[in-house]
Amino acid sequence: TYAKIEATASCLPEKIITNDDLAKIMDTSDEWISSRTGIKERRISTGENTSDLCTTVAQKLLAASGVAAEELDFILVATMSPDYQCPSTACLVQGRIGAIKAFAFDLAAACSGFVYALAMGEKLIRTGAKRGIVIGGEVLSKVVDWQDRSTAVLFGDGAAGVLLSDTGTYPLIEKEVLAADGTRGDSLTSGYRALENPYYQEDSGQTSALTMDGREIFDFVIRDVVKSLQAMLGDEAQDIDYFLLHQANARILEKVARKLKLPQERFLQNMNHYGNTSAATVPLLLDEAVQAGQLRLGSRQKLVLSGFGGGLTWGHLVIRL
Ligand SMILES: O=C(O)C1CCN(c2ccc(-c3cc(CO)ccc3Cl)cn2)CC1
Repeated sequence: TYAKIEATASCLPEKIITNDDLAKIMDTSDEWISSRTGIKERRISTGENTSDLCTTVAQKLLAASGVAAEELDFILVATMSPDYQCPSTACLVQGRIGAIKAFAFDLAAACSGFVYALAMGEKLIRTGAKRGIVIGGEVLSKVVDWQDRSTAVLFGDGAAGVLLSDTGTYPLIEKEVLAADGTRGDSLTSGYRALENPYYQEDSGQTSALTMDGREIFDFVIRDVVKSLQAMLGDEAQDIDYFLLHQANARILEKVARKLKLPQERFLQNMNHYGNTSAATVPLLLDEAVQAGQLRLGSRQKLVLSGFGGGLTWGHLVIRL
């Protein structure tokens, strides 16, 4: 059996924080943020945690597909900003929607999270699961260091996902590359828990807040990520209808498009409205394009979904809608 994307959905906090809003609370400017990142505004939660955003996405997916919660076999949530380590955000969603038959777990692959999780969900369907939900969801506003203007202006909150079924008549994933390089994990960190007990107190200097070595990540994307995309696509890049790449930085996307020698229009973009929402960027892009009619489920349109970032991780899927 083949997996099929039956529905897509998103959930964004309602509060919009513009670059000018940020300039009122930290030493930055719309000019700097817009020119260096392409970001104009982002959503910031004023009351919903990651599980709340993901629960709404799940409810929308059930409504859009006509599938009942009791019919779901699995719920995967890709996140680097869970409500808790335990219970998983996926379990919180499972309980709130009443998906009594579904097993549920979170997947930690930072900005590659949704691509990793979709690849995992597709395997579950191909090996017997009938219906499942795959969500990328983040509330990064609670993990960023709001005293660090170099990172606080880059990230936003949001969630989006897909409902998979086993009713496909052709393969959903035609090509898949999932990769990591843990030796460069210190280039993007978040959520460090220091060793602390009656017998040992660590003074590592590590912080739990998000840290990023922007230069390292830029170089990683331009060198390694582009190379792995080119290696996967070969001369097939021409046949790809749209590229849905992780929305981290507009200048990086322009560089990737140029290196692939493809027109910019094939690279969907919405980071100007949402900033970098890590695991949520790719599914947010997918859902927006589906809701706009630019992408149509069941159309066999050929897409590249690509995530890259913390871990370091990267992942690319060539999928047929
Ligand atoms: O000074 C400047 O121009 C700064 C230089 C540093 N910048 C960066 C650097 C890296 C990222 C980034 C992050 C991830 C993780 O999701 C993935 C992919 C990328 Cl390319 C985003 N922005 C902002 C503009």
